[in-house]
Amino acid sequence: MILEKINKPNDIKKLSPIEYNQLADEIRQFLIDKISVTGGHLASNLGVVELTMALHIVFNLPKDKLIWDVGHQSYTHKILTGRKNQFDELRKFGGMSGFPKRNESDYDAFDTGHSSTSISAGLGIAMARDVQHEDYSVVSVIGDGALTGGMAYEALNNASGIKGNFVIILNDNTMSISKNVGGVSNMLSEIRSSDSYYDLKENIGNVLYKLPKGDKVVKLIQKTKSNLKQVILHDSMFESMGIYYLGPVDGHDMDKLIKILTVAKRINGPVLVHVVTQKGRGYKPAERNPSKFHGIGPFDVATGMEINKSDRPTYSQVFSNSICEIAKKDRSVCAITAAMPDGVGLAKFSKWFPDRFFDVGIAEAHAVTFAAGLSAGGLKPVFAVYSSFLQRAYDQILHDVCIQQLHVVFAIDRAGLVGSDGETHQGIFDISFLSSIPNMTIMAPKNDYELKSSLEFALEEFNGPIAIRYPRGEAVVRFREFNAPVEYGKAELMYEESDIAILALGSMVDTAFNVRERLKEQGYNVTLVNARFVKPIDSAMLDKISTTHKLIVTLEENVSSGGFGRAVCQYINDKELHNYVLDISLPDDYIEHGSVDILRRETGIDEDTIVKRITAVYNNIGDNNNEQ
Ligand SMILES: Cc1ncc(C[n+]2csc(CCOP(=O)(O)OP(=O)(O)O)c2C)c(N)n1
Ligand SMILES: CC(=O)[C@@H](O)[C@H](O)COP(=O)(O)O
Ligand SMILES: [Mg+2]
Repeated sequence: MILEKINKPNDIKKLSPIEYNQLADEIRQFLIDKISVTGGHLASNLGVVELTMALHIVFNLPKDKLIWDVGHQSYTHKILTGRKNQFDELRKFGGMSGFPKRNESDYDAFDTGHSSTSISAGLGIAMARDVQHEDYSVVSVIGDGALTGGMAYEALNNASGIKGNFVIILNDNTMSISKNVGGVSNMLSEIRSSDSYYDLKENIGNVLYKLPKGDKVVKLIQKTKSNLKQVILHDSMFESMGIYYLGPVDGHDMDKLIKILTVAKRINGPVLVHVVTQKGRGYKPAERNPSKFHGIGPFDVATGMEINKSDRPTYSQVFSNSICEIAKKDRSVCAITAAMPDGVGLAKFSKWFPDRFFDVGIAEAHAVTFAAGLSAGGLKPVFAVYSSFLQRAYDQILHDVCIQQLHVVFAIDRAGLVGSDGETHQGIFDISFLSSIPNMTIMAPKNDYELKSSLEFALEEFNGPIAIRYPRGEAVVRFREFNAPVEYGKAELMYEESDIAILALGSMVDTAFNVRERLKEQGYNVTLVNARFVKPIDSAMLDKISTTHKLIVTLEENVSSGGFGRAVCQYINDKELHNYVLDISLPDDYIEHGSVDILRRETGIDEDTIVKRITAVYNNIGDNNNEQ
């Protein structure tokens, strides 16, 4: 086993080239074995095994800096940097992250998780190096999917001016999570299929590889480029921007990769190396279905079937069915995704209504303004997006949608704790950032039925910007008996008693129901309200319960700062009411990876902690009252 020789960073440099292919095979087997147990991002990692090995051989880490875009493909990098033994704890609470983390290793030059940041970050590091007259290489690895994100172009525009070495590796596997789409994807496939271009570049690569660092390399590239222009009809966009373009190169051929990266390292200025890889490489089920194996739970290696996968409907599926039903009746309803048709539940819509479906690439900011345009043009757009990725589009929501009060529906999936993706992906800020925007309405349904009725309300009865947030995973299916029709800004009173009133939001209604049962067993009188709307807050309901309850408890899966609880506190305070408000929400912090159950316990929004906190506060109020 050659992998046994890989224990410390840079051990790979001690191997002989004839060992490289076997090491790649062993790394692939290792990844398949480990991820089949823990779950994780398999297909992207299988695709970059040779590329990662070649980067570690050619560059001098950690002096040279390597930045992984999104970072979901950094597992081989983790293996090669002394973290092989941490894979059993991959993405578990307290275990190794699925993304690069500066606090996990000196070899992780920059934290990532969200897409299209690597060129900006790498350029910043390279500029800092030049300003401080230091000497090292900076390499940003970006996928063809991530290259659909706007930030990548802002960074390329900026990068054309850099004087020192800055290497951008474009890992082109023709896939985002789903098939990559759009003009950039078309441009890349045109370059890939240009055979004469490929052959010439390859020969030139062999010549360049033998030259020392410096001007000669650059001059030869320039001469080459003008020769090439006679062979092909167009220049690549990168060359036109002043970024040296090398490739395309076969990303599974170690010899070619090492040569081309060695050339890239010698160039002063920005250079883009176009590497063609196969997503899922080396594991047939993942090669056949890279989307399924992009991010996967535990699976059976022999069949590729997921293990213990529940067949109960998720909120994404409930959304999927609901929007299709509504769109059947209303031809003005259209749907947008930023490169996640499967994740957000729009795959069915895309097949049923291809003319009204838009995959805009990984471009959340654009998606929002595009939705505003669709609305201004007379359609009813629904932008289905993960909560954490919507963070990208704050100004577009405010400036392009809300000021004009355009009818845009935000279907916010993965709202709340998402689990194993960790800090970058927890959907725990959307209430805070959306609440601060005038004209925005925010809803959070308690179960599958209410998600459907909220979407119907948003599309059929409402007119203006409106967000509906719901969590990752299985939909709550109980509480069907509580089905008060959706009315703008109105909460739903589920149980009316006195003393303690729990106002629960969305995913927390389920928890609140159980908490109430336990409090009742202990003899407390507890009202339960499904808040349903975060904004506007149901002031009439608050006025009513404030007269009959000493303690008002708010429950939400969002950070406290700017959250629903704070809005209730503010209301009670502003009206000079005299109730105690206990705001149970997430701390003002980033929450690491781990199962949602563990994270709920760690952050104090699990049933046990909530019951304890409510009884402690309520009993304390009683004491105070007795003393008065
Ligand atoms: C801002 C943002 N939007 C969406 C995602 C979800 N996402 C993660 S990886 C990915 C596809 C990336 O494709 P590519 O860069 O080509 O990498 P590959 O998986 O093909 O290796 C998407 C859409 C994200 N991480 N960040
Ligand atoms: C890396 C990334 O951003 C996505 O692949 C994300 O991990 C998907 O999350 P879900 O598993 O919730 O769809
Ligand atoms: Mg890709």
